[in-house]
Amino acid sequence: MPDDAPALGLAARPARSRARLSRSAPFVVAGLAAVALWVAPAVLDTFAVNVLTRSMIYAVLAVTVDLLWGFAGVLTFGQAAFFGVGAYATAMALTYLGATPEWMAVALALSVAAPMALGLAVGWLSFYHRSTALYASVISLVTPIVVTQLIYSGGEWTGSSSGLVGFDVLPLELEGFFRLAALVLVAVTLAAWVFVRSDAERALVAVRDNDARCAYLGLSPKRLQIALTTVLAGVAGLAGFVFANASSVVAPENAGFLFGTELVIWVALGGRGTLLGPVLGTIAIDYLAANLSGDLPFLWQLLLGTAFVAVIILLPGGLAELVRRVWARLPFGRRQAVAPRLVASSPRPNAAVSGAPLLKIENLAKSYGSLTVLENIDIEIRAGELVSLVGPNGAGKTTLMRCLSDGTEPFSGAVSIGGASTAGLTPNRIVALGVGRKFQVASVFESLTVADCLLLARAPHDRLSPIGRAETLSLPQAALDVLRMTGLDRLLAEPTRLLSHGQKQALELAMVVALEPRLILLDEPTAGLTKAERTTIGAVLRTLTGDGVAAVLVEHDLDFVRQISSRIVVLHQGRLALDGTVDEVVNSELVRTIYSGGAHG
Ligand SMILES: Nc1ncnc2c1ncn2[C@@H]1O[C@H](COP(=O)(O)OP(=O)(O)OP(=O)(O)O)[C@@H](O)[C@H]1O
Repeated sequence: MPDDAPALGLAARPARSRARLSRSAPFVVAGLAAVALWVAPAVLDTFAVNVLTRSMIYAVLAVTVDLLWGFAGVLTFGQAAFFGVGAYATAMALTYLGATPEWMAVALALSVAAPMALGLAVGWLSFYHRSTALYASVISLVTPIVVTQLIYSGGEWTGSSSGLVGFDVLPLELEGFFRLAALVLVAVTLAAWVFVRSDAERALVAVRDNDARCAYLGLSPKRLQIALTTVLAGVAGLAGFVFANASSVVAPENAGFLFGTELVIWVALGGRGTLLGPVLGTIAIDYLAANLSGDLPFLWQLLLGTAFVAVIILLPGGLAELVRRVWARLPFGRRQAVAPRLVASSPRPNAAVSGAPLLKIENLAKSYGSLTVLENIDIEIRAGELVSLVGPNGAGKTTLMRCLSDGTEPFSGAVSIGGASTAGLTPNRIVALGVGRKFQVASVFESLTVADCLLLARAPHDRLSPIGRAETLSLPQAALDVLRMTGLDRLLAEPTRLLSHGQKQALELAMVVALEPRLILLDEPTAGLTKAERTTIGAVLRTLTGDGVAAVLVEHDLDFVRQISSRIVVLHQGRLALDGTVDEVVNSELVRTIYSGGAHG
């Protein structure tokens, strides 16, 4: 249980009550929108009701595209395919089974389940194998093409190029379908709005920024991305269900690549990453299109294309960016970022320290093609030891750290942590064994704040809420010490991209310490730091090892190594040249020769 004292965060009471007020904003806006849309059919003409019903269904799709592209950073053209599958599942069920309440329920279930199954397959293909965001976008391009071809090949089952028409639908009037579309849009947008303001959403942004770092914090980027793709495919399918009922017609174009591209354009024009921008943008553009495209079919496309190019160049954040800029100039529009209050987490009981080594490396060898980088490496490290790994440039130190923290890295020999083999384990599963790794180049999430980065580092211990933001951030005492000693505790609400090099290094160290690892791997943690910062890091490492944590430190600063190490391992040309106490290594003739460039393997 977190201890409520000492509270180190900013005591920003007015800002906090404003934050609480802003938390209720989505519900107030959704309530007002629902009431306005409920009464709207009474004042709109039939044409407007008809068109806006379709526009609102498309806006649901825009929300899903925005979550994937604007927040998770995956540009997708595939939402049209999931929408089409949902619409076709509904149309086929209603055509061939009938529209009784029971079959309607079956149609609804199919319209969500079928796109989710396809979404799971697409997500797996896109993200499972260390693929890039570009690869995912290409698959999202191919999906609507494949789905459309399947519809064309479906013969009379799918109606081929004519689609399916005239099936029985929900017993609603035009106004009823308008209200149903409005209800789904308000519910989906509200759920998305609550999610994007939650702690769990920070994980999506972190994956977008730096998925490798996420894996080393124990998160599974690919699982997150596959889950998001699957859920949003289901939401697109639900929109397809409403569309099929409201229009009583489905056609291959509804699942097509062109429609998928239009969705992306609408989201870009509305302002990706803003949620309300894409919703309002989609409704406005689709409504305008319905009004203008009949009279000006070619000119309309030209206008839309020109607007797209102009917005991309002049307003990369879309029309929502314009609104945001104006809003920010208003006195009440300036938002003060609020950081959670820091509290000390209660110390976790240390696993009984046995005499057995915590880290055991046996006969490890690693090659890149014909280049042998590591050979015959045998090292054992016990709890509480701080072992420095030194050696000239290119000796293989970073490669060894990589082999220790990623069991999928191809190498021969064996590595075990706490008796468990790491063979085949992905970095996030090695984190679960109690390993924390700090990279050579400070690796933090540039779109997030200091507090967000620390929050993600606590994800293996404290679940990230998908519906809200935590008001407190509980960290182990050692992580609090790093923050306090480096002044980061006063910069919790600061975006990390504004931090200095030394502050980023300290933040990454605090993140690794926040994982509460048993074994900590540090690659040049003092590179580019001032003397005072180096002293701080040395003090933190001494405290950690005093508490029974084992540490492996790659370091070029030999004075620093001498001061804090309990043992030094010297690597030279991929081989273990010496493994001894500080005195043994410092006084070794061999080490002097290696560093003067005189020893050759
Ligand atoms: N991905 C790679 N492909 C091919 N060779 C690589 C790769 N990564 C590292 N190497 C080579 O492996 C050798 C060891 O590199 P490594 O980065 O592990 O050394 P290091 O001791 O950490 O060096 P430094 O102190 O400069 O960081 C070098 O010769 C390097 O060129």
